[in-house]
Amino acid sequence: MKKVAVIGSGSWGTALAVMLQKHGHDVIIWSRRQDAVNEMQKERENKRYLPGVTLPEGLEFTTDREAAVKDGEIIIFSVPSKAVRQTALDFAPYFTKEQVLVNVAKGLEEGSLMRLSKVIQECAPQCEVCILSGPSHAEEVARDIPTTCLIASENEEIAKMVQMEFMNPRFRLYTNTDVIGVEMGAALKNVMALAAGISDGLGFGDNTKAAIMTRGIAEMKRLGVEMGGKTETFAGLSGIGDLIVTCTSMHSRNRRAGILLGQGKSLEETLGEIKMVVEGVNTVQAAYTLAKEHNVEMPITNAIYDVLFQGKNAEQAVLELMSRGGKAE
Ligand SMILES: NC(=O)C1=CN([C@@H]2O[C@H](COP(=O)(O)OP(=O)(O)OC[C@H]3O[C@@H](n4cnc5c(N)ncnc54)[C@H](O)[C@@H]3O)[C@@H](O)[C@H]2O)C=CC1
Ligand SMILES: O=C(CO)COP(=O)(O)O
Repeated sequence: MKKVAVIGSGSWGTALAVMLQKHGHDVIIWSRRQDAVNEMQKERENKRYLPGVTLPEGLEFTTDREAAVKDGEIIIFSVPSKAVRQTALDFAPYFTKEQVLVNVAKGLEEGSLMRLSKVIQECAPQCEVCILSGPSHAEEVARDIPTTCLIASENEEIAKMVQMEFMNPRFRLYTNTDVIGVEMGAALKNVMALAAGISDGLGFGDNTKAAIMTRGIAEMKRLGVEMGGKTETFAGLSGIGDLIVTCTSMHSRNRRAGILLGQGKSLEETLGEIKMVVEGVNTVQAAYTLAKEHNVEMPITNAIYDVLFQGKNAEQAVLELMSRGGKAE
C-alpha cells in the first residue's frame, strides 16, 4: 500500500482520506487552517465539512506543506478550482518526479478557462498528473457506500497504478485515457445540477428533471467533443453517471444551491446558506464563454448564466427555453 497525502480538508478530501485510511493506506491530510487540524486531531471529526463521520485511528493532519507530502507516493489535490493554481504553486517545490498527483476538483480555472489537470501540470511539470472523477458524494464515500469512479490519464500505466492502489470492494475504479472528455464532463455536470435544482425550487417535476439531464448531457457533449473529448466518455461515469447523481441527490451542493435560487433567493444568499464550494457557479461563466468562443449551442447553460448573472427570472428562463423553435433530436 502506498502512502497518500491529501491536500485540502474539505468534505471531499476528508472523505477520500477516511476511505483510504480505513482500507489500509497511511494517509495524511494537509489543511491550510491550524484550527481545523486541531479539531480533527482532538475530536476525530471534521465538524464543518463532514459531520457525523469518525476520522479513523492513524489518519494524520498537518498544516506543514513539506511534512505533508514528503513521504507521499500519491498526492490527492482536493481544493476548490479557484485555489488549485496557488495551491499547486505553493506545493510544487516539495514535489518529486516520482510522486503522482491526483486531482479530484471539478471545474475550470477562472480567467484562463483551463482544465485543472493542465493547471497543476503547468505548476508541477516534474510530476504525472491524473484525475479522479465520477458519481461520488463525499457523504457516501466516507461511509463506505458502494461507489464507482474513474482514474483518467493519457499514461495508462499511471492510471492503472492508481486504480490498483485505490480500489477496494466498496470503491471500484475504472481507467480512462480521455482526459479532456473526463474533465469537461466533471466540470459541466455542475451547471446542469444547478439547472435541476432551480427546476426543483420552482416546483417543477420529474419530467422537467429528465429533460434537463437528457438535453444537458447533449450540450455537455457538444462542447466537450469540440474541445477534443470523445463522445463515448459522456456516456460514462464522469458524464451521465455524475450528471445523474448530482442532479438527483440532496447531498449535491450544486443542486441544493439551485433549489434556493429557484425559490427566489439571491446568489449571495444562496452561497451564504450552502457554506461549501458550489463549483457550478464559476463553471457557468467558463462554459458560457467557451461555448461562444467555440460556437457551440448551449441553451441550458446560457439560461443558467442569465439567471445567475443577468438577473433573469428563473421561470421566465424556463419559458424561453421551452419556446425555442422546434428541432430534431
Ligand atoms: N464534496 C463532494 O462530494 C465532492 C467534491 N468534489 C470536488 O472537490 C473539490 C473540493 O470540494 P469540497 O471538498 O466539496 O469543498 P468544501 O467546500 O467541502 O471544502 C473546501 C476546502 O477547501 C479549502 N479552501 C478554500 N479555499 C482555499 C484556498 N484558497 N486555498 C486552500 N484551501 C482552500 C477550505 O478550507 C475547505 O477545506 C471541488 O472542486 C468539488 O467539486 C468532487 C467530488 C465529490
Ligand atoms: O461531484 C460531486 C459528486 O460526484 C459533488 O457534487 P456537488 O459539488 O454538487 O456536491
